[in-house]
Amino acid sequence: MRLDDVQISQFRNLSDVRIHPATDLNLIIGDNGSGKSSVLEAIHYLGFGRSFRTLKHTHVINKESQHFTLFCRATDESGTTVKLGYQRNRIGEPVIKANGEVLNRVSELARLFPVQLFMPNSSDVITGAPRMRRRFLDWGVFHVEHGFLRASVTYQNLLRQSNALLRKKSLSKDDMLDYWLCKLGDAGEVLDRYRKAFFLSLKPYLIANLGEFLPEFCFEISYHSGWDSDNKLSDVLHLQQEKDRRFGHVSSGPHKADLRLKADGVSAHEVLSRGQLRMLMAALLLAQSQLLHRLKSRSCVFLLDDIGAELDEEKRKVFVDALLKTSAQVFITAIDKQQVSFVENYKDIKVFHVEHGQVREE
Ligand SMILES: Nc1ncnc2c1ncn2[C@@H]1O[C@H](COP(=O)(O)OP(=O)(O)OP(=O)(O)O)[C@@H](O)[C@H]1O
Repeated sequence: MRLDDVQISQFRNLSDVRIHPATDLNLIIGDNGSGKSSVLEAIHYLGFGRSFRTLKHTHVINKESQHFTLFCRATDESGTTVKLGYQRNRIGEPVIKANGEVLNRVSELARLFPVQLFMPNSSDVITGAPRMRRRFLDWGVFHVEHGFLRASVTYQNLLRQSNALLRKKSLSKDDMLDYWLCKLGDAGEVLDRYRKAFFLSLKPYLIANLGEFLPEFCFEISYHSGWDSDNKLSDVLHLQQEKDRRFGHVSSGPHKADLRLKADGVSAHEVLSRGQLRMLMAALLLAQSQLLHRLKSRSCVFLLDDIGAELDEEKRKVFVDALLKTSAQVFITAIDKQQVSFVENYKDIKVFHVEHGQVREE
């Protein structure tokens, strides 16, 4: 997907902005607080239906306004024009439209428009809780495996149902806990198969990227299902039933899955510097973009917020070069052009200057 026209209205300090981005590379330059990240945040909304800075939609609506509106005209990989719109009021649900038709779910928007984000705290995925690595992995599985979303929703519903039963003080036969744990086990196996297959496809790209980005380390990357997957999940769930009743929740399954990353035999977050962690994260995100391009002939819109932070010039260039090879459309924010001087060699590039919420193309 490639954005041709982006219109942003009443979003943070951007009251009325319209840009026509370049196909390859877009630089968004401005002082602190000028509104650069808000431009990326608005594009992120069009791909994820949410911000990357707050969970509260009301915070992104311009203080003087009752709603914000985003619109983009894009071209997909087959050359078809796609029009997406997103509007949100201070109360109520958003109105999401694709080519004039109302979409009922954010996932439908996400399916149409793959967006990736790289920002200074992206490496929290590596250092943070397993939930963050699952979210990272699932973004890719969602875009590559169309059955994954349904499998994931089914599993989450069954998990809720099973947890509610496990928390009940006394269970009767009518509660059919065994039945629900069997169903949960089967649904979990389906989800796990999707993730495993995706991870196996992703791994070679990741290893190749790391060989280029961080050649000084030897990496081991593994996927863990969330239970000892040599055994059937439903058998495990039945065996641990008593323990899970004491805890009040199901303690094993795909909701406990994780990606483990080791550098020279030690957990990556214990040995890598902040800059190296960021490069590891760049390698992970790039691998997803490469795989999506390879398997589905799809390209991402890639948002790089404050790329200057902790990545030296050589690493920034290697990363952006590699992204453009996946036909990604890249948006980079920086305080001044010096931070992104490495882009001078690129041909298809546009520079946008942001000042007090106004955007001007150079
Ligand atoms: N709801 C809102 N309404 C109006 N203005 C807002 C709102 N939320 C944030 N702002 C302001 O919008 C501006 C945009 O901030 P943004 O984070 O996009 O700036 P930036 O150019 O990326 O800055 P930095 O380089 O410091 O990250 C800030 O001045 C912020 O105070």
